[in-house]
Amino acid sequence: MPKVLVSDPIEQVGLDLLAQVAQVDVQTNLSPAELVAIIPGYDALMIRSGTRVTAEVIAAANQLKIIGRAGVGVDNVDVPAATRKGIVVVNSPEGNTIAAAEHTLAMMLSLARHIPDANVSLKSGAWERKPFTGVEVYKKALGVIGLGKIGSHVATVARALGMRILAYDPYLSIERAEQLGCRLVELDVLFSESDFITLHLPKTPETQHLINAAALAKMKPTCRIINCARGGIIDEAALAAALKAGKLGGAALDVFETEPLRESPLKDLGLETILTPHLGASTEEAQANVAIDVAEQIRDVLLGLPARSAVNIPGLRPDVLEKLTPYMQLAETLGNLVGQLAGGRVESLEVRLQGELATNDSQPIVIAALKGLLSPALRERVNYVNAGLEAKERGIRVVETRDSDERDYTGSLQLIAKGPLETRSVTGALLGADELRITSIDDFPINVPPTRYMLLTVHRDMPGIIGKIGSLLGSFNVNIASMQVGRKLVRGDAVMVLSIDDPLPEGLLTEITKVSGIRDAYIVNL
Ligand SMILES: NC(=O)c1ccc[n+]([C@@H]2O[C@H](COP(=O)([O-])OP(=O)(O)OC[C@H]3O[C@@H](n4cnc5c(N)ncnc54)[C@H](O)[C@@H]3O)[C@@H](O)[C@H]2O)c1
Ligand SMILES: O=C(O)CC[C@@H](O)C(=O)O
Repeated sequence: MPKVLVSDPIEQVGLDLLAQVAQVDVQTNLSPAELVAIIPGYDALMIRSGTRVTAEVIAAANQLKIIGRAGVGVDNVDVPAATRKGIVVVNSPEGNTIAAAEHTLAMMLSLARHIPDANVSLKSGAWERKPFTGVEVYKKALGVIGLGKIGSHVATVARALGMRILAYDPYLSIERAEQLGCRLVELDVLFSESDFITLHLPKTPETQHLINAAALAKMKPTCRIINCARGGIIDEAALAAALKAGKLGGAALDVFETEPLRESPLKDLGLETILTPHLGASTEEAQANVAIDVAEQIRDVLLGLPARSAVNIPGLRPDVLEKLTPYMQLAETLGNLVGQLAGGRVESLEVRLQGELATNDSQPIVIAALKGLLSPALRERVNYVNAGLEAKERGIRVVETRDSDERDYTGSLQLIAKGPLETRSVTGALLGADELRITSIDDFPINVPPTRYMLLTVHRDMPGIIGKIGSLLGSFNVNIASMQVGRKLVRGDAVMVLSIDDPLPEGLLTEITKVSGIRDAYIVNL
């Protein structure tokens, strides 16, 4: 019988399901060294957010087939290391949506009516009412940042409470926002017009400290902010300072920059803050949902069947998967690249399959391209199963074209993303069996392998410009691993693609865009 290690507390219903096909060992509170020592004996690992599945754990896991995260976030799993080892990572993207949305609404109403402090006051023997005078949410403006699964449920219920909804989500179509009864606005408008602001977006390098001192200064002094998404989207020090100075009405937080939350100025504040220990998903229903969802996927994979919410490896037959995997990696990488270049709202994606790719089953390639396209917005919530549906719900039209003529490569793939303002395109191919190459950007010919950190510029092809960019990067201590320029016309426009060893330091992009001749510059993280 296969063996499953359960290293975080999981609802019994999920364990019972697994026990039908496997030996289930529950061992919580393992130290990292203990986990590394025992993992070699297991075929599956089931976790919540408490276990860190590091590259070291994965290296020791010599018979592991699947890691199941009972919840959404897989930030505690080294997914690239698992992928390299062929270990499927699955999660439950929807099992706790309602729980997190309801916790948000409870936080909003508690903040408006001071329920936690009033409760403590009464239980300590007092009967005080004046200090707990609250505000109504009826007819107030709620700003929702991130109108995905949780944000849209919060918006729907808040509308029923009589609130006006402003929303900011750069990846969502205006039509979808309108269907939800929300007005899509720019971030600054949301900051300045909202009475309540709630966050429902992923934490990414771009959203880290989205709510900083400058953003807080744009909000009404009575504005109340709720974060049941991820710690780190709010700069906690700036938030505490704004609350202390009376420049903000209140804050209710379920998630923190470091969890568990230890020393924090937020703890010293009074009525204006409500803090809960990452309870968003902690309902009986959500815990049962995620436990069943993930246990079923572990069971299926142990029985040789595909998983339905694989974060990393799609549920295809092994022989088909082996043949298509490099092309799917290419499609996902190009999708991610064109998504980052398009910079947000995409209305249509054209997938052009050329050469031998045009004769293959295109469905997995198209899905992989959509997964890549949506991953800057949705992170681990988009997978091979829901990518098509997520794209449809976001109003992205997918057009597929085929051209079986072989050009420079036996098979190549072009993705063209059209947004309301501009169209961006990228092409790629395989070199040998599985080496990925980007072969054009916006029809400028290049030939570069995709790397983790890249810098792209569109500039005038003129003497001195490459040197200036090189010295600017040098002055910020950025090491260039490779550099290539592609142009269509001598002294016309050109693109420059640089692979760099580390993320681009803050402020450098602005300096680059100031260089004479540079039309545009983009950071791309693949
Ligand atoms: N507190 C908890 O226990 C708990 C439970 C579940 C989920 N979460 C968190 O809640 C958040 C939302 O989850 P979800 O299931 O609704 O995710 P989702 O993927 O359905 O929605 C996220 C939305 O954020 C949008 N987005 C991405 N980048 C953005 C940006 N820079 N600005 C504005 N919007 C942006 C996306 O377009 C998407 O619509 C996530 O951070 C998730 O980790 C917390
Ligand atoms: O309680 C948990 O397991 C974390 C819940 C949530 O943040 C998730 O990522 O699913």
